[in-house]
Amino acid sequence: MDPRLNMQQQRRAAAAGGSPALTGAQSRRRKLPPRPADYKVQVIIIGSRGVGKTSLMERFTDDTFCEACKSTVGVDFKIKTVELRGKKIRLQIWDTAGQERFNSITSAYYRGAKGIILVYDITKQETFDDLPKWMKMIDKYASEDAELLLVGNKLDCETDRIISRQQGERFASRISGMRFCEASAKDNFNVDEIFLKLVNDILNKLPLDSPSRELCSSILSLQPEPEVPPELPPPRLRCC
Ligand SMILES: Nc1nc2c(ncn2[C@@H]2O[C@H](COP(=O)(O)OP(=O)(O)OP(=O)(O)O)[C@@H](O)[C@H]2O)c(=O)[nH]1
Repeated sequence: MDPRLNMQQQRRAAAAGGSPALTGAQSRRRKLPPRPADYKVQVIIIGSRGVGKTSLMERFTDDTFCEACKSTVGVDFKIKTVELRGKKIRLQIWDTAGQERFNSITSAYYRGAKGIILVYDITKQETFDDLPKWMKMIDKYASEDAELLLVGNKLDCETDRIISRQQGERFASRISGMRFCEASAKDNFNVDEIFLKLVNDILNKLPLDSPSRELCSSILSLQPEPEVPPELPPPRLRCC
């Protein structure tokens, strides 16, 4: 025993396996391990090239916006843990390339998604016209019980608007269970709402008091994590 310790410190040190006891201030400074997340949920963002999928994801996870983003090649992902209805949910967000030539890669990511965010650009007619094509991808590759959310992005460009809010609403109303929302990644308008609304809808379908093994997570992080889920091919390549 260390002769410099008083009796009480020695007893505590022995109980703690030999280390001297911490003072009150020291123990307050010591960080507790984070509480594990209650659920792990995957969502995927799809839509035509340049509609702002990456921008929406990065605004939500990092609160950043890139004016001249590079186009996504294949897939990319970020993680953010959110707290909703007293539960910690570790959200894994998959951002997919809008270019058709990557469909064979991106389609592999639909199956595990509990939520799908389908994005178009309110200033670009062709991105709205492409929506039926994306719906075909959802029908073919996604799980039937995935929550669907249609997002008209770039709401800050109101003066350049081509697709009215009613057109977006009408499209969503024709698809069973699909929600609709307009947003701006640039102005950070409705971005948190998009993700939280989707997670809320996903939670509504889960048995909240007994998380299933598939959804139960042992890792909690409030920061994006540099992690690649082992079951999926490595993502993240960006080109000009
Ligand atoms: N004005 C405005 N521009 C935006 C908004 N969101 C994205 N952009 C811009 O639109 C361009 C494309 O954005 P991205 O986020 O890369 O689009 P994407 O859908 O991920 O594109 P792909 O990876 O090619 O499929 C970039 O120049 C962004 O700065 C927005 O809300 N408002």
